[in-house]
Amino acid sequence: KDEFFSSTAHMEKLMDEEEILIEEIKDYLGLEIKRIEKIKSFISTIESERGFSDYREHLSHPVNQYRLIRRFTKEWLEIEHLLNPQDEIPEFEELLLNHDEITGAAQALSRLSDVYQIEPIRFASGNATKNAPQLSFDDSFKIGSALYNKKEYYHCTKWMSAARELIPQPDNSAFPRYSDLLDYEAFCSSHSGNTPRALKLTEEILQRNDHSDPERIESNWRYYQGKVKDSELDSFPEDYLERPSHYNPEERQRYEELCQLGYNNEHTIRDNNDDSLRCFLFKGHEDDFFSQLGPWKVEEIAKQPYVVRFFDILNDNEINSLERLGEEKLARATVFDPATHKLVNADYRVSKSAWLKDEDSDTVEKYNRRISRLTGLDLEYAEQLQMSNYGIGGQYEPHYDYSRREWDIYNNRRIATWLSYLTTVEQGGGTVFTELGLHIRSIKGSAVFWYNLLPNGSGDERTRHAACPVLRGNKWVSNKWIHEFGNEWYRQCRLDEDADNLSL
Ligand SMILES: O=C(O)CCC(=O)C(=O)O
Ligand SMILES: [Fe+2]
Repeated sequence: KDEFFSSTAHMEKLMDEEEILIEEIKDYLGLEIKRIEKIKSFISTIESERGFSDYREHLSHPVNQYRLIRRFTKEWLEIEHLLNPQDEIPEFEELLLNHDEITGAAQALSRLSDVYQIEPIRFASGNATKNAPQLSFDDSFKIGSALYNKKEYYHCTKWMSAARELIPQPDNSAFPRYSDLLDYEAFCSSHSGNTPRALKLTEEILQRNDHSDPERIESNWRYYQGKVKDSELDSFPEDYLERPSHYNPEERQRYEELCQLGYNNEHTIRDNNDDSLRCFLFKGHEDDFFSQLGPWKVEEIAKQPYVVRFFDILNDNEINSLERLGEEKLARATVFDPATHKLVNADYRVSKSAWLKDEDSDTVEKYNRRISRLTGLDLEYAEQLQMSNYGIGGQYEPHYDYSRREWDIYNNRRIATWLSYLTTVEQGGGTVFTELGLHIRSIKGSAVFWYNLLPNGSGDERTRHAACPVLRGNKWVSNKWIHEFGNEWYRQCRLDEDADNLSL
């Protein structure tokens, strides 16, 4: 190494070297500050999105639920990439969610938009529910592309169009740019029966002349051009989109109409006004000590078949305790797949459930006894108490509670259902009976009871029912399914095919 102290001329060289070092360190610091600033800004966005309200209130909005899932697939991932390798936080890998989560959340928002007829732009701009937060154009784009990947083109078109409305101008994002949104929307609309719209959108991309793959756009344009007839160019309705068909369109329509009644939080709504329905105080089936704990408030919801609701059947302590017990055991609710004879996840049932045993807690045991006293039915063969909690847009499409499987028909089917509501859902999330034209709102502490089987033992098809998607709120319910066995003496069996279950 050169020696410097012995010559001033050489020490000047050292000054030069130092200046270079200073510049390099400044550059380094500049980049580091940018990196730190970026991390800080991510963190403060996350903190402000989390809000100051309690978790339940915050997560009652589907948009907040979506944003939470999105943060674990995007923002947190970006923060991880910004950390120096030696600073990596081991928990990160475990916490980040896989892509199915964002797909599930996107499909849930599109289901809510569909069932409640709320255009995506209303979700995005925070007008779908009261005090709802907003979605960015990038969120809308991500929802649209998740739907595109799932080949759900009808909804993809709508979310892409919302993203276009929301994209800031001037458009200086790297991806997606306005032209990319047009590109997706064109593809999705042409797959939803509106090729003239695809052609127009593609023309707009060509005019903007800023797409990263102009050749593909040209070729798309030629393709759409070839498909659209001249006569359609001006006459085709601009907003036309073919809605995916449903295997049972009439029932689907009834289901949606009944669910929509839940948008305004009404309690119990019937299609027909039956004057004979009453509200009364019920003291149980026997004149004993238990009856003195009541009387219990009962509302008749339908007469044929008999559907009743009990109010204030669970107190707040019991509800908290059941929710806590349930929470520990929750697992995704499954349905029986007749093709594979296995229990599988299904889009038509989005919730998690848990089974509680008498031994799990006093509350469970006492509640089961109460159910037995109030229904006058024996629970020896009943299923355990099922706790269910719904997720974003959580729902359970129309079904019967009684099994229609051959084997079950001769073997102790679910004679009755006792469905308890542990939360009041702000919007949506009602139970609807599609054959009866009933909408029952989820009201904390109440329980609905009905017989699934007619007195002659056959399934009562009028009991077809569903859980509407939760629009705003947190929905906890509990099911107690009571079976035929053990009830031979408690509920009269009748040979008369038209006999009805007429009262409690
Ligand atoms: O959650 C509801 O409103 C109904 C649930 C239901 O029908 C079921 O779990 O079988
Ligand atoms: Fe059910």
